[in-house]
Order: sequence, then structure tokens, then C-alpha cells
Amino acid sequence: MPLGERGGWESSESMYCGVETDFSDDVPSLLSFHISTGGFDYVLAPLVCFFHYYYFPLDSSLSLTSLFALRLQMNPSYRPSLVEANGSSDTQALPVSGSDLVLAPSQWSSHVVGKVSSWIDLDSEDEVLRMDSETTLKQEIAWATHLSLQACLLPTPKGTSCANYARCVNQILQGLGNLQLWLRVPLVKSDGDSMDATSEGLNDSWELWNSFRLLCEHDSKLSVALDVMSNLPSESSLGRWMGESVRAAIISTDSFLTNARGYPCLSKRHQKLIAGFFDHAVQVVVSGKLVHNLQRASDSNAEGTQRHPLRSYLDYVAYLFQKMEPLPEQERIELGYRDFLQAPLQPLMDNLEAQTYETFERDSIKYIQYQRAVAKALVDRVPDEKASELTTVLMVVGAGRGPLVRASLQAAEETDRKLKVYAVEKNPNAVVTLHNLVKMEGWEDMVTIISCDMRFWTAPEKADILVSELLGSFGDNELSPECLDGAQRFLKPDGISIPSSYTSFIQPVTASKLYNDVKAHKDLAHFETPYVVKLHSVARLAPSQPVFTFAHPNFSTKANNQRYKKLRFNLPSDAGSALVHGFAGYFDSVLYKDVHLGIEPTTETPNMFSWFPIFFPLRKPVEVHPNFPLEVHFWRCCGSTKVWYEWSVSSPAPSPMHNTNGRSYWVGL
Ligand SMILES: C[S@@+](CC[C@H](N)C(=O)[O-])C[C@H]1O[C@@H](n2cnc3c(N)ncnc32)[C@H](O)[C@@H]1O
Repeated sequence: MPLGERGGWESSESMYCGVETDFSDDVPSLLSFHISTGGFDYVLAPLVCFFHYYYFPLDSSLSLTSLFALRLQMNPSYRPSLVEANGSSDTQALPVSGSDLVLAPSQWSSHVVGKVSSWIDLDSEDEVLRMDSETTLKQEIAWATHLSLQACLLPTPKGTSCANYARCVNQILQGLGNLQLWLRVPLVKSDGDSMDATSEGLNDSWELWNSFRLLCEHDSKLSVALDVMSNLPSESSLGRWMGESVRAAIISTDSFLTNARGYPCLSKRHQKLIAGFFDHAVQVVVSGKLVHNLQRASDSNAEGTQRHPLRSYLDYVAYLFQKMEPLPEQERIELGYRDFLQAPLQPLMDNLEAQTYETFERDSIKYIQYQRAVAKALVDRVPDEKASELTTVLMVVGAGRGPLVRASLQAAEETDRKLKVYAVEKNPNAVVTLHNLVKMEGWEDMVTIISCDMRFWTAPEKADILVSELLGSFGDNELSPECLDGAQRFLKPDGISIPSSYTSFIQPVTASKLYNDVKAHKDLAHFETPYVVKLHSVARLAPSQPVFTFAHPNFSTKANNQRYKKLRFNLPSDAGSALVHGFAGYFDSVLYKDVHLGIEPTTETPNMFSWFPIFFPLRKPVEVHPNFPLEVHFWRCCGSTKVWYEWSVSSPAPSPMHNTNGRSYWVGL
């Protein structure tokens, strides 16, 4: 019974809850108990338990065929090598449980996640154990593939060294179809001393995960399943996992507290963590035995059927899911864009389509901010006593289909100022709409439409106010500076530009999914291209910092639009190490005086949706540690026909330069 019905396994719209079980050779009964009776969505169960079929003499006086009886014995200490050591004549090992026929392929696939035998130790000093482990791992994964399972859980590496385990998993990953592998890792990170470390001496399990997945070439089919313990690491340390490929959170019944009525519940910090996991489509698995003194747990229900012992835990997890705030309308609309890489627009080189203009025009907050800015500028420009005499000349450069013309006229009406508007637009298709708009609204006396590139227009008079919106997710990346340099020729020396400035920002992020999506293209060009993306499954590792600022107008003869910035980021001291897959980029723009507009997370304009952030990938992810700052370099380079960014990391380890000479990505002039 899926508790949420709104999406598939990978959707944060649904809650899928599994239960960890022991091995059973009667899988239909196992499912009937945990799914039909218990209400769980799937079981996390060992696929294999080793049986020995022993043939041994019953009665030596009988014929040869009856001399031996078959004895089936469950043998948890089975190892493949024991079979060979004993010779195959009297012992046969069956490394596989019951028949695949007991369930339909669709049932295997939707209701069973396989658990690989936990005894395997591929990095053991004991060669026999190591070889046995490899044989077993490969056999079990082959069986899981045969059953069409969606996922298999790999046991936690036994020590901190996991190279041979990773090598073997990497071999498996190369030929794997749709099966996902989840590496089981305890959610631990000690605060420096080794008190919190696990018995294997693990101080920060993220490091184990990081080594394993890097050894496995950052394969997208390898994910992590976190064992959530009763003690949780610091907030910053937990935050790192939100950018990782976490598929499941396995919560032991020991980690639950007991509420006043004797029912299981979780601490506030656990609740917050689980809500974060739900939001990132991480599935919850309940594991362990009933440890709470639940009156009703062992009771029968009204129909007299036995209640599942872990039902109260499932009910509590479902309660946490249901009490999450519903997504705001706009977030719901944008769900399909989460972590989806898009090429940035090139509005100067290309002509935008009607659909794109339409999306802009629905963003009323943006135009409210512009109207406020224009209103303030008009009042500053023309004092009240001159309001009926003076006409302000305002030019909307890059007018599109006219929303900024409308916002400007409304600002004039609101402030009782007289206004003459020029609407300059280089997209001939948008100009058609502009003409219709002006006619329809009866603005012919106030608005003149100019079908021209602002950089080349010869204006009949100079403007008091120049209004534009040529901003990209990274501020200057749609070439607002170059366009406004051209347009400021027709701004009066004391004229006002709205916006008056804009600044780009970056911050380092863990973004495992984005990195893998870029990597999937298997070429350099995609690693040297910034993408517009609605960031969701990312961990923001340090506060963002300003990169490039442009102010308008800028009449200085020395002005140029090339820029270089070196930035240093420090991770919070209790965060632990993290992997940087690239940089999230944002902008903030001062429209006029205190009126601003932007998407930088700490100052973003609420409810505005015209811009998603930008993502600059790194060709090779960089591991960072709180004690060693991350040093990053960004360049804005300008040629005669194009503008581009180059970027690199110089510390803690140098990365190659990205996008040299704009070889992979550039914006056309
Ligand atoms: C981001 S859109 C904004 C459109 C409109 N102002 C709005 O807010 O919906 C930028 C507009 O500027 C136009 N544009 C870009 N560069 C231009 C240039 N050099 N001269 C004239 N128009 C330009 C584009 O065609 C596009 O219509």
C-alpha cells in the first residue's frame, strides 16, 4: 500500500517505506505479512541464504540409491570455498534461495530490494575469505538482476579501506542493467575525538562513501543507504548528504523514542532530518525489532487479524510525511525542472519565442519591483511642483512584448508624472506584439516603438531614464553590460539607468546528480558549460560570495567589461569534508536606490520565478576540508564577437582551467 500515490520511486511527492527483514525462502508469505498485513511498500531482504544438501548414509545395508538421504540445513557459515575444499561429491551448496517463479517479475521489482550477504569482506587479509566474498557478491547481484529487482543493498565495507570491494563493484556496475546498488553506510561523524567513532574506527562515514564512489568512477547507478542512528552528527555535517545520491534512510527501531502513550516517535532533530530526506525523495526503511512498550502492537485489530509488530513505526513515519507543508503552487509547477540542466538563453544572438515571453510576463513580482523603481526615479527626477510641466523621456531598451512599458506607464500614473516612452526591441516578432499592444491600449500618444538593436539606434533625443531587463541567472551573462554600453549613448549625462547595478554570486555545492548528468554526455564541452537549473538536490557548502559587479551608466573612458575575481570559501568547522561538484551562481540587482531584485538565496526576491540559478560544473570534483579553504578563480573574457567565462580551482588542489578561449561555451555579441 503506497502511502503516497503521487509519483514513482524517485519522486519526493510520494512516501515509500520499506522494512528490513530476515531471509525467508517463502517470499510470497514474507510479502503477505509485511506488505498486505504490515502496510509497508517493500521488503529489504536477503535474497540468498546458504543451504547445504548433505548426503549421508542412513543404513549401509540398503541399496545404493537409498543409502543417502537428503538433508537440508540452513548454514549461515557457508562459504563457496568450503564446497571446493570438501569436494563436490557429498556436498552441494546452493547459493540461491527459492524459485524466481514464486513472484511475478513486476512483484519482485516493486516489492523486493535485495540484501547482499553481510558477511562478505572483499578487503580482508584472508585471501580465501576475500575470494569467497567476490564470488558471492557477483552471484547474488546476478540473481538480483535475473529477478528484475530495482535495487540491491551492499553491506558496509568492513574497514576504512575498501579498494578491492570497490573494484569488484565497479566491475559489476559496468555490465549492470537497470539495477541500482545502494551502499549501506552508517550516518556517523565524530566531533574530532574518536568517542563517536564506530567499532571499525570510522570517524566520518561520508569519507568512506566518498572513497568508494570515487573508486567506482562516480557511477550514477551507485547510491548510498544511510543507517540512521540514535545519535546524529552536526547540522552542517548532515547537510552534505543532501547533495549526495542518498536513496534510503534505514532507521533502526532503537533510534525511536517513546512518547507519553508508549508509541514510537523521533527526536526533533531526527524529524527534521527525515523531512529533509522526504523532500529529496529518500525512502525510509524501518529496521529492527519492536522495542517499544506498545499495548496495541501485539493486539489484534477489529477484524481479529494480527497487527504487524512494526506497524506503529510505519504509522509514525507516515505521520511525519503527512505533516510536511504542502508545496506552494509555484514550486509544484516547477517540480519537473528540479535538478534538470538547461542551456542558458542567448537573447542577444537568438530571438526569444512567444512562450518564453509569456513565462516572463506571468512573474508579476518582477514588474512590481520595476514599477516601484521607476516611480521613485520619476519623483526624484521631477519635483511635485513641476509635475504638470515637465515630461520625462523614458526608454525601455529590450522591451519584449511590452510589460516594462506597462509598468513604466503605471508608475507615471501612480506618481502623477508626464511620460514619453520609447520602446526599443530588436526581435521583429516581439515588435509585432508591441504594435498591437500600443493600439489596443490606446497608448499611441505616449509610446513610440523602435524596431532596432539598441547598440546601433540613433535616438532622436536623449533619455532621462533608461529601463532594461537584460539579466541572466548570473547577472551579466546575457550581455546586459555590452548592450547598455551601447544604449547609454542616448542617456542624458545625469540620466538614470534602471537597473543601476547588478552583481553575480557563487557558492560551492555538492551536486552529485548534476555532475552525473553532465558526465553522461561523455565530452569536455559539457563540463565547460554553465547550465540554468532549478537546484534541489544540492548541498550548499559555504555562503555565497559576490563575483562581478556592473554599474550603469558608466561614462568612464577606461570602462571595460572584462573581469577577474579570486574567491576563498571556508566550510563550517564541524561540517567534515565534502565533495565540490561545481558552483551555484546567482545575481542580485539594484534597480534604483533601495529597490532590488535578485535570486541570491539570502536576499532573494520572494515569489519571483523568472530566473533559476546557474551551475558551473567542475571537470573533476574537488574534495574540500574545513581546515583548507577552497580557492576559486572566475574570469569574464570579452572578444570581438563573443563573451565567455573561464573558471578554475587552485586550492586545496589545482583543477584544470575550464572553457579556455571560450572553446566550449560563449555568448554571442
Ligand atoms: C529578458 S527579455 C525581457 C523582455 C521584457 N522587457 C520583459 O521583461 O518581459 C530581453 C529582451 O531584450 C531584447 N534585446 C536583447 N538585446 C537587445 C538589443 N541589443 N537591442 C534591442 N533589444 C534587445 C530581447 O530581444 C528581449 O526581448
